[in-house]
Amino acid sequence: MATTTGKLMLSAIDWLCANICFWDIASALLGLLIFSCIHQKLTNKGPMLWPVLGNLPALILHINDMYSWVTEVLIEAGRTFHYRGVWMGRAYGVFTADPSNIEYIMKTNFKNFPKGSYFRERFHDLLGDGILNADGETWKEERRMAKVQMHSSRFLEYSIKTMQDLVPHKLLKLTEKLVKSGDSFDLQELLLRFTFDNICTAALGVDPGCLSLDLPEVPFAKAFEEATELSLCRFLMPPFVWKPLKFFCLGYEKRLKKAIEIVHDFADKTVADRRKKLNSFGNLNDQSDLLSRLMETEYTNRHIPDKFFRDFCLSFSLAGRDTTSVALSWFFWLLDKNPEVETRVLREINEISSGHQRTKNQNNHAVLFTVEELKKMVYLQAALSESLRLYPPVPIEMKEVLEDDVLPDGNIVRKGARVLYCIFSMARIESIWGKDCLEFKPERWINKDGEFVSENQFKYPVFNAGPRLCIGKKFAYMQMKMVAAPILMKYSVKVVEGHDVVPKVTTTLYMKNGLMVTLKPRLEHGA
Ligand code: HEM
Repeated sequence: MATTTGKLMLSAIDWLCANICFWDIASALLGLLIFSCIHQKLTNKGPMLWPVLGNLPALILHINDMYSWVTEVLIEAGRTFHYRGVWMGRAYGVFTADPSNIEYIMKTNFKNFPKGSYFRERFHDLLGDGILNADGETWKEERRMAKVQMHSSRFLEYSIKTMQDLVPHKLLKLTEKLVKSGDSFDLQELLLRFTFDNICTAALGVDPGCLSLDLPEVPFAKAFEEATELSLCRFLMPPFVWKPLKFFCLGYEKRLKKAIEIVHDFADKTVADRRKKLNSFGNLNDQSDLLSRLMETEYTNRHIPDKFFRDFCLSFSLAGRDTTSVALSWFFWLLDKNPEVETRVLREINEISSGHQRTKNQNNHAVLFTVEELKKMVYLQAALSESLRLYPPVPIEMKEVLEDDVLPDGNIVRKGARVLYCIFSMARIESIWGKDCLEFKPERWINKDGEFVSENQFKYPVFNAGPRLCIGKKFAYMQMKMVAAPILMKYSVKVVEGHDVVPKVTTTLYMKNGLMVTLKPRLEHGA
C-alpha cells in the first residue's frame, strides 16, 4: 500500500516538473503578491503593509518627516491603524491617537499594558530597574518612594532653591556674556545644559557644572547623552542584529558600553560617598536632594543595595534632563512667531513684577521671581501648556500588550503586540482639539473668569496619564516659569532669520538643528 502511494506521488512530481516551468511559478507568486497587496489595501486602514517587509518601506520613505506623516495616516485611518515591522522582527501592533484608547491602556485596563520587556530589555543596561524602566511591584514600590519624597515640602523648597541659584548665578550670567559678544547662539543647547545641572543637583545633590561660563564638555553629561542615544539604536534594529553586536562588543554597542560605564561610575561614586557620609554621621540632615532623602528614610529602615539608589536616580535624571529644555526651546520659538502672545506674556510678567521694588535694581537677582509670583502667571502657564500641546517633549509613547484585548474603538490587539500612542499627532486632529487645532492659542486654556483650566489627561497625555502620570510635572512647570519669566523680562529672543527649525526624529522632540537666536536686551524691564 505504502509503495503504491509513493509511486503515485513520484509520478505527480514528475508531471509537475514536466508541465510547470519557472515562469509559471514566478507568475503565480506575482499574482499572490498583487492579491495580498490589494487585499491589505482594502482591509487595512494604515500605510501599505508589504509582504515580508511590512511597513518598513513607508517608514524609510518618511524617516525625516515621521511625525507629520504618522499624523496624516492617523487622520486618514480615523485615529488608529495597525502596523507591522519586517518578518521575524516581532514588531507589530497599533498606532493610535484616540483619547478613549489612551484612557483604556493608561487607566481602565492599566495592568494589561505594561512598559513591557521590549522596552525594558533595550534600556536595562543603562537604567537597570529604575522607575522609568520598571513594571509591576518594582515600579509600584519605586513610585511610592518617589511620591513621598517629591511631594515633601522639604524637597519642594530645595528644588526651588536649586533653580533660584542656577538661574541668576549661571544662566543669566551666561546670557549676559553672550549678549556682550553679540553672537548668535544655540538656545536649545544652553537650556539642555541648564536642565542637566538642575536635575543632577536636585536628584543627586551634585552640580556637574555644564553651565560654567566657558561651557565645558562634562564627561558625565556627554556620556549620559551618548548612552541614551545609543540605547535607542536597539529600537531600530532586530534583536538578531543588536544582541550579537552587544555580545561581541562591536560597532555602536562598544561605544554604548563605554558610555554606560562612565555614567555608572559617576553615579556609583555619588551613591557610595553619600552612604559613607550617612554611616559616619548617622544622618544626612544637611542635604535635601532626592538621593539623600531617600537613602536616609529607606536605608535606615531596611538594607537597600547601592544599585537600587543608582538606578532610581539615573531614571530621574533621564526623565527630568531634556524634557523641560526641549519644551522651553519650542516655547521661545513659538513666541517669536506669535508676537501678540509674547506681548501678553510680557504684560503679565511686568504686572506681577511691578509690585516689587526690584525693577529699579538691575542685577540678576532683580528678575528672580518667588513661587507665589510664578503661580500668579496664569497666561504664561497657558502659553507653556499650549506650546507643550503642539510640541510635546515625548512625542510618541509605547506600551506592550500582555493578553489579547479589544480597544474601545474596536481594534483588536494581540498578546505581545505594542500600542504606540502619538501625542504629537493628537494636537493636530480637529475632532480632538477643534478646527483651530493647528493654531498656537494660549486662550484655549483660560476660562471666562481668567483662570487656568487643565485638560483631561487622556486628551492631553503630554505628562502621561493615569497611575504613571509624570511625577515631575509640578517641578517642570516651576522650572519652565522660573527660566522663561526672567529671560523674557530681560531680553527679546529673536530666532536667527532663515534658521531651519524642524523636529528630530527620536524619543524626545529635540530641534534637529538647535535653536539659533540672538538676545536683544529690553531697554528697561517693562519696555
Ligand atoms: C515638560 C516636562 C516634562 C514632560 C513633558 C514629561 C513627560 C513625561 C512622560 C510622557 C512620562 C512617561 C514616560 C514613560 O513612561 O516612558 C513621564 C514620566 C516621568 N517623569 Fe516626566 N516629564 C517632564 C518633566 C519631568 C521632570 C522635570 C521630572 C523630574 C523632576 C520628571 C520625572 C518623571 C518620572 C520619575 C517619570 C516616571 C513616572 C512613572 O513611571 O511612574 N519628569 N514624564
